Amino acid sequence: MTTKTLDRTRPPAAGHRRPPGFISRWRARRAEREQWAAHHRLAQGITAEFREACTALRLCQYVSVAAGITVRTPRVGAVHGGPPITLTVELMAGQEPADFISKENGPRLAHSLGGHGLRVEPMPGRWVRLVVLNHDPLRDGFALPALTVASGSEPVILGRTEDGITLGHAIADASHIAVQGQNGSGKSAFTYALLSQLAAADDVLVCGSDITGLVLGPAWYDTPHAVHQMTNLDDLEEHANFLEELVLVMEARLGEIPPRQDKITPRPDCPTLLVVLEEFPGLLRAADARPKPKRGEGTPMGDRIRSCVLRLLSEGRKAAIRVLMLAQRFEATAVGGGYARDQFALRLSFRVPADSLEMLHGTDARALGPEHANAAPGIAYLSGLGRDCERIRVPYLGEYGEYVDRVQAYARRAER
Ligand SMILES: Nc1ncnc2c1ncn2[C@@H]1O[C@H](COP(=O)(O)OP(=O)(O)OP(=O)(O)O)[C@@H](O)[C@H]1O
Repeated sequence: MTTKTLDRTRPPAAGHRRPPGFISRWRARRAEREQWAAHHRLAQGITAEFREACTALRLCQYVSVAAGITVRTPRVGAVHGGPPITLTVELMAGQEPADFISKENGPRLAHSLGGHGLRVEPMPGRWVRLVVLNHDPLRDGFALPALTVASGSEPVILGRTEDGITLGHAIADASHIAVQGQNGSGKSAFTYALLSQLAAADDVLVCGSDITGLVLGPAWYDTPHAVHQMTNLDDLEEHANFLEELVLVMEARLGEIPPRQDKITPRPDCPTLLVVLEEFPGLLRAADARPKPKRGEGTPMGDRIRSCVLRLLSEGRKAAIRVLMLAQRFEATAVGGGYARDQFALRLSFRVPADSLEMLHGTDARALGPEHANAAPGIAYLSGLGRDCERIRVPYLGEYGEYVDRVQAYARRAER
């Protein structure tokens, strides 16, 4: 009689998998239970930290019960250990999603949960999802691809939001653009990126005044734009004359608006005039420092420049004129007055002191002031485009030489 024995030392034949035995099934179940218990402990810990932080930040309600006063915090639903840690939270009566990030609440809640910042995503009903960000989502830069638009009505890339959305803006849209930032905060690099994308558009003319002679000037040599760019600081009269000519062009265009239309539609023979005013407060200071003409012998140069820019800002939109003004700080007196400042529908602030941020973006920006005062180059606070004010990372083209190369490569040649 032969006895069949099971040889456990021999490996199973190739291609044959033994069904899991009791021990391995038990081990898998135990690992699953331990994993679940670990997750449960983590979720409880996160919930406890969140509730304590809510109490400290007064994102809670005080309820009077028989035993005294008790504190109610927003109910926590699902918790995911991440990364990134996320919690679904039910809003309490009277609470809004923005309450979790208003004032300093966002960073404070996030720090309590071991993160850097907090993002609030609305959910159906009275629930929101809170995402604890491990690091600043704008930390990593993004390079501007070698792209240009064929027309000013196509959007150029302005930047990327914290959610990774790429924001575009067509220069033909009726908005003047204000850009402020301290030295080295990334204003010029942003302008290089913006203008290089527009270099090939035949219905956009990049003109203006640039006392630094870098944004305009050399990069645009031998293109049709160059003759409309004033870069000579020694001849301020040239800047004032040019702005006065622009006002005349604007008046002529306004007089030529076709019947049944309320604005000029840009075309190659009547392009959008993008008037770049680089370091505009510097131009005004230099103009104001010139000797004033005697009474009855003309208008001071500073006043001529101020009044032209004010007119371009307030009347230029219908005449396909867009102003891009750059300044270290948009103080009313430095940029031609509060009325002039109010004309900018699209506003970007690179690193600036907290009071400058509030000056350009209003009180909504106050909470971000201290943090933004130390923002890395290329991180800007943006208002406009029909969106809530938000932080963005603008695209980076590279150093100045790359800007010159791109403009020279894509801009059309001047007719001789
Ligand atoms: N988007 C960006 N991403 C990464 N680095 C950037 C970005 N923008 C600027 N930088 C870096 O910061 C430096 C300073 O930027 P930029 O010259 O544009 O500042 P600025 O605000 O124009 O300063 P200034 O007023 O002195 O001209 C650049 O040389 C570059 O190294």
